[in-house]
Amino acid sequence: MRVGIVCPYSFDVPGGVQFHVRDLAEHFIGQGHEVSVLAPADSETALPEYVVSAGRATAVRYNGSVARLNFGPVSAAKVNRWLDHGEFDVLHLHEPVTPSISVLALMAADGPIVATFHTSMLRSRTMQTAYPIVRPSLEKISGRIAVSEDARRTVTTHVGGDAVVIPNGVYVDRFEHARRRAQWTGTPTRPTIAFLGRMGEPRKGLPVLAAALPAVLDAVPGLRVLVAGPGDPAEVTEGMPDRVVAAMEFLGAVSDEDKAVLLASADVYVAPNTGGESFGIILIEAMSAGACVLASDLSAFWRVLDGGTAGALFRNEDPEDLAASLLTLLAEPDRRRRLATAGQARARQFDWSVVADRIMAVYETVIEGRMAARQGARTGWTRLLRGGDR
Ligand SMILES: Nc1nc2c(ncn2[C@@H]2O[C@H](COP(=O)(O)OP(=O)(O)O[C@H]3O[C@H](CO)[C@@H](O)[C@H](O)[C@@H]3O)[C@@H](O)[C@H]2O)c(=O)[nH]1
Repeated sequence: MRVGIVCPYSFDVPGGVQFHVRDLAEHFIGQGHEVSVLAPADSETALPEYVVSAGRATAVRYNGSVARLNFGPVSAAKVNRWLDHGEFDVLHLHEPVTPSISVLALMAADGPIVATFHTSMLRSRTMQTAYPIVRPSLEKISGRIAVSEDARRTVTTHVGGDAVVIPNGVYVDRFEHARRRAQWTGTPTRPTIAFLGRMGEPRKGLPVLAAALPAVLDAVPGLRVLVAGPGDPAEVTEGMPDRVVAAMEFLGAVSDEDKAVLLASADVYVAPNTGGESFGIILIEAMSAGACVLASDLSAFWRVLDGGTAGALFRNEDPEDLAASLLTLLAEPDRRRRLATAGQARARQFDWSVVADRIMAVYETVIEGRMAARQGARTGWTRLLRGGDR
């Protein structure tokens, strides 16, 4: 099958949608399909050979985050060229209502179209401006996927119609096989906790973790807080107490291999995110690596952690509750192990081998539906030209 996938966010920075698109493309290529991905990227960014750059992206504030998108006539021309050249059997757009190359592709494309909604909130100003332009084209989408119930609710409430829920995928084995590294492994007096993500974005919750740390450090002065991900440590630590900053070790953006090792090594993986998460791909990664997860009780996270059986939860944006939950986990290695084992078992459901088959089934349904509609139209015309079937 010839598959065209459009990713609206730039491949210059790590992000859930980008990784979802990359992994899905590689899974289908591994199965023998022909896949081309169109995504924004800087000219210096090294891209896999199946990715076509849609040009440099502009940073836009969106969904409590900074999205790197591109839009406009130059991008539209690139999208059109890619579509003409690709002759895809199916076009898979991600975030089709975010003003981006996904919208441009939706407006220009003709043929079977599948769209995946990753967002759990659409009420942004950027979104509201774009929505009236996009709305007429939304009817062209014949297969709608939402990555979670939260993302699906966004579709039913703000976009109209429904979507089938197919979660984000993870290559579970890659994380499961990661071995601990002494440098990041905790000891009884110097336990390690890990945070990973775009730390400069408040919704990723580093300030909530920082606010919880004084109470945790009172009880566990040797605690090491390993902070990985893109962002400027000087900026994010501004105004934090010295001893909190001293407990933090900034690793910067890490490779995929180091990410898996870090998650496997830390005593607890903390996800203090405050909102805007549709799923929480990072939780599945941590669970796959065998980490004990402690996450805020956002509904998306609650679902991924199966209501707290596959990882612990604390009250969102409540540093006191975070500190108390973390201290309990640090004091109870058996509980940590139980949660980690349950988490690793649960993560299997989100392996690409399961998730990609479900996405392929949507592609097939959409392609068959299109062929049936064409056939129906042809039969209708034939009957009409023959003067009906009487
Ligand atoms: N290798 C590496 N990966 C990183 C780094 N920083 C972040 N990532 C990866 O980037 C991905 C997602 O990051 P998040 O910050 O958790 O999510 P997001 O980009 O806001 O993604 C949104 O869409 C996802 C996909 O549907 C959702 O899962 C997520 O909840 C959110 O709505 C995860 O795979 C995470 O491991 C890094 O320094 N290095």
